[in-house]
Amino acid sequence: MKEYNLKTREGRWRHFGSVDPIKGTKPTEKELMMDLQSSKKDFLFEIDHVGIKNLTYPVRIGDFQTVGHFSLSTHLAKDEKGINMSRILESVESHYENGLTLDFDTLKKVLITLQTAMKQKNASVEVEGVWFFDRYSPITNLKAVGHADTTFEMTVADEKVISQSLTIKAQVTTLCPCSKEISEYSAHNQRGVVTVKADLTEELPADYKEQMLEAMEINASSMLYPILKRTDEKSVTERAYENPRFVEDLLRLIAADLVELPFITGFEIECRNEESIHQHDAFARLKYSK
Ligand SMILES: Nc1nc2c(ncn2[C@@H]2O[C@H](COP(=O)(O)OP(=O)(O)OP(=O)(O)O)[C@@H](O)[C@H]2O)c(=O)[nH]1
Repeated sequence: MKEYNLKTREGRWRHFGSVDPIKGTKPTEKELMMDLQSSKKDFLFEIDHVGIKNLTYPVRIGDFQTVGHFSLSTHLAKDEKGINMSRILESVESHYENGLTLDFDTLKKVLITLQTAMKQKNASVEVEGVWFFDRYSPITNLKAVGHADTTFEMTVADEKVISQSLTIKAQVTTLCPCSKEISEYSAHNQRGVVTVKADLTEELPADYKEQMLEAMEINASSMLYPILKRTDEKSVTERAYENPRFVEDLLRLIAADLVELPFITGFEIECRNEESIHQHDAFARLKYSK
């Protein structure tokens, strides 16, 4: 067995089985390489969406740096074998400045770059990211960081926005009206998870996210806060008792507020209560088009 110098990296690699590359016959220069994905013939079907998923990239939402999980795709014509996938990352990178600003203006720019680079009739993106924001306790006004999950979705065709939507998932407190009604004292309450997917107009007010989140939280029995001192805790406890909500009540009250927001053209809401007196959850869902 051949002995290698284990004091060098090369020697250690050889010792562990590394061998020299073979002298291949296929070209190593790009111009001479076969571009299989660009070959043209009848490939039977056009494809609605082809692209990449699970791309993790730094993004900024408001004042906070966060992580974006991207899915990006384009249409593919019937006579083309494949897309040039590397151009997806090139399109994202061309709009990257110390992070991507996660808003619809930036996503539109990325998608126009992508659609042009791919020469396809449309391009789409879906990005999930945690939205952090300042949250002040209700009485003592102490600041801490709260968060909600967001998903931004957009499709462009010929440099025009075809659709854009925002999904926000936030947590609230609900206090059971039935429990309050029938019990001599107290009422059970639970953490509610509210998810709203809103189809949006292209023109948006600067605080569209905040207006959506307010509709989701303010209609609950109480909002959630990172810091609560005793005076705050008394306030949120009493507010919940004064505003009991079934999961159906919460759903309908949020819907009524969303109907009033002029930049929302339609929405889906789901409210799910993690029941504190059961092992199961209660939920309600509705879809509404204006
Ligand atoms: N179309 C396609 N490409 C894939 C897939 N999986 C991996 N890829 C790879 O994506 C890589 C980059 O492809 P391209 O963007 O076409 O690279 P390129 O042709 O050098 O780039 P351009 O000069 O922009 O045309 C290739 O190595 C593909 O094999 C797939 O399922 N479909």
